Amino acid sequence: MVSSLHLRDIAGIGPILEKRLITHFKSEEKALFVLLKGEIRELCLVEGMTKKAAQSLISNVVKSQTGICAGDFLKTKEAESLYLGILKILKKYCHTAYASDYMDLFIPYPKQKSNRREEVSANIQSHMDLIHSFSEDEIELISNLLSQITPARTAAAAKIKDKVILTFTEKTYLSAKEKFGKNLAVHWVLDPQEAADLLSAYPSVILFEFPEFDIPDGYEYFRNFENLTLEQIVPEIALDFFIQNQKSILASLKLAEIMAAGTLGGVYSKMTAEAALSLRTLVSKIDASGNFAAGFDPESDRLNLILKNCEEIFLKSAGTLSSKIEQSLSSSTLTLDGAQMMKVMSGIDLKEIVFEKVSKNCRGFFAESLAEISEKLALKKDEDMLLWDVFGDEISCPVQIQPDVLSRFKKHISSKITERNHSHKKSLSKELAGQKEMCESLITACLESDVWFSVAAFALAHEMTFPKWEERDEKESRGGKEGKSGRENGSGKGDKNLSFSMDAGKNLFLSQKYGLSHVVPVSYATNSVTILSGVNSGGKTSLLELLGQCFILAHMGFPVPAQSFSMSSLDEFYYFGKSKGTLDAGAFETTLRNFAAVFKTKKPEREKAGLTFDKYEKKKAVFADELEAITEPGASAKIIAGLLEAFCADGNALSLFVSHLAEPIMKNCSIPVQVDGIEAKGLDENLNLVVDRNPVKNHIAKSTPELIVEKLFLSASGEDAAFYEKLKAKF
Ligand SMILES: Nc1ncnc2c1ncn2[C@@H]1O[C@H](COP(=O)(O)OP(=O)(O)OP(=O)(O)O)[C@@H](O)[C@H]1O
Repeated sequence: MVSSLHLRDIAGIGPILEKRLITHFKSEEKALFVLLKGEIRELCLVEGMTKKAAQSLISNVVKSQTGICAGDFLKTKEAESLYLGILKILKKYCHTAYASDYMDLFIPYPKQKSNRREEVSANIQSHMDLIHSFSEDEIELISNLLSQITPARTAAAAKIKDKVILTFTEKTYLSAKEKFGKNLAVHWVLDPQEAADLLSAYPSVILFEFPEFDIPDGYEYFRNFENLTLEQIVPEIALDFFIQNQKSILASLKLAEIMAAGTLGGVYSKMTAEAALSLRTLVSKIDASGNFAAGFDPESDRLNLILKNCEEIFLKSAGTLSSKIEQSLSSSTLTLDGAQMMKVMSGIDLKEIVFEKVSKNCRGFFAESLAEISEKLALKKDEDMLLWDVFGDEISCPVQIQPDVLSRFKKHISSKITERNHSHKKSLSKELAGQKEMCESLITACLESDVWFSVAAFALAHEMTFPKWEERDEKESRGGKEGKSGRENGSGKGDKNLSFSMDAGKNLFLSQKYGLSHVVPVSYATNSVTILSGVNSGGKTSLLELLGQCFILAHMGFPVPAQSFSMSSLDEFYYFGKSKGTLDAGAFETTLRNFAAVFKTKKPEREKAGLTFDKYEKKKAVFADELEAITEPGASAKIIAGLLEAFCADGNALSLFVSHLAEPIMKNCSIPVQVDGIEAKGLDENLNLVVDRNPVKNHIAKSTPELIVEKLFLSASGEDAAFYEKLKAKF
């Protein structure tokens, strides 16, 4: 936490928002923590906060911390959308919403902040190494565990239903009610009977003073309740945190077990695998209500099973019992002796005689059934005893279950469960006391490691490598500029111009769309003002995009999607995408204004120093894709030629222009311009263009429309073929 930072120091936070943030997050420190961690989702929960507003706040926080924002490097809308496109792919590798939000905090850093890039690179590298040290199965397990983790929450303590506070004077009642009334029932007890009733109604009773009368045992007594906290009188409340965050805690403890021997350091290394395992076993014992989770306490499992199954088992037994009695009766005959006949004659009910006759048999059946029930439910003696009259004390057929016996039995079992859970909660909360902070920091550490783990996974999935930086000698460069342009100095090796060199790069967007193995690797290098010419669909735009991706990622401190990549460190990146057709006068004017902005950097310092080019001049890369579409071809070539001359004169710009107008541009240019080309080699057996995606140096590649005409000619017949043949002859 940056202690000197306050909410009101952040652009965009006025007194109203400051109050809202503090109210929502309960403290300024927590609000700042969320802002600094870039937790957009958390911020969006603040009253009146939209996603856009949250994003802009976070970007202001980054700016206040680092002095820069993404826009300082990404100078055009298209440069920004390249960056956003990269983030979109990157976020697919995140396991947690936390990491996904955090990705927005990775921004390209200009040259003067290169130390920040180094920190980022070091973290990514260590996580790439870490991933390498695990097997595929382990990586899958780690990914799975990370996806189960969400930031730790501590909701306000809920109302506790199984405890009551008894007070015996008005004064104590009023202060206890004020202090604990929100969470516990508080009673002012006046007589022994009321106290006895409450003791039997609640599994747990707390006394805040001794009554003047005797009360039965089974309570807790606190003398100095004025200084008590809720946690002291209801220790099981401490379980709330573990219940609310159980999934995240269990997953992070499992991760700690896996990582304990690893290289992550921090909170992981503070915990041994054994400690993580034993804490995990403790936390696993709780269910969503804080009771014993199934499988952890055989006695609780037995009692819960009784409660769940008893009704069904009793009903089945009653049915079997009825059949047995019926069967026994149907095979019996009743013979009355003289005395019995006399009884009937004197008015005694025949039923009594029948009962007398069959009762011996039936009692045997009843006993058998009760024994069976007891065995099936694994009942204990005290539970057994409650059931002796569950089928009634008189024999009837069909046999009926006595509802009051059944409910007495169930109540007995339920109170045993409650009692057991109560003592479980108490002992568990004692065992877990003091572990809350450890769990909180473990969860945070896991979320943070997901940030780096995800970036590393993204880098490995795209076979990315860290770039090498080519730092040019400022003095030499300046000397060259004030005299001749970089090209005039002589391009190629030894040239001190800004430059890049890429070996086997693969455009991330194409890899994402078609799969890494379907993208043809491209190698390219240049160190001057360059035009990239080439065949239609040859991959010029894709290459420009790929280089843009590499420039942005490299300045973020990330590896780039190439086998090897080196470049000069830059301050600004301008990317002008392909326009969708001839622009109207207004749009044309805006485009030219955008280009003019490229040259405006640090003009005041330049003028003040009386220098044409000073060392504070920003280093920039300027990419433009088929700028010719901005106006008619003749004028476009002149404008592009003018721009290239200006870039060449600037000396601090690495510019690459994709264009089909290489020849007319060269004609209009007063300086020699480097032209490279992506060439089509011909048509394959399926009449598809065969293209070498690697630009050929110093080569004007044709757009090769003749190959398209040839393709049409070869695939047509009759009149159509004759028509295409005539067109073909024009080339
Ligand atoms: N390196 C590559 N590997 C595989 N496919 C590629 C590669 N580069 C380009 N392509 C494929 O070729 C298509 C056309 O590429 P792109 O738009 O970059 O060509 P272009 O030279 O800019 O074309 P145009 O001059 O017509 O604008 C892409 O959509 C992609 O499907």
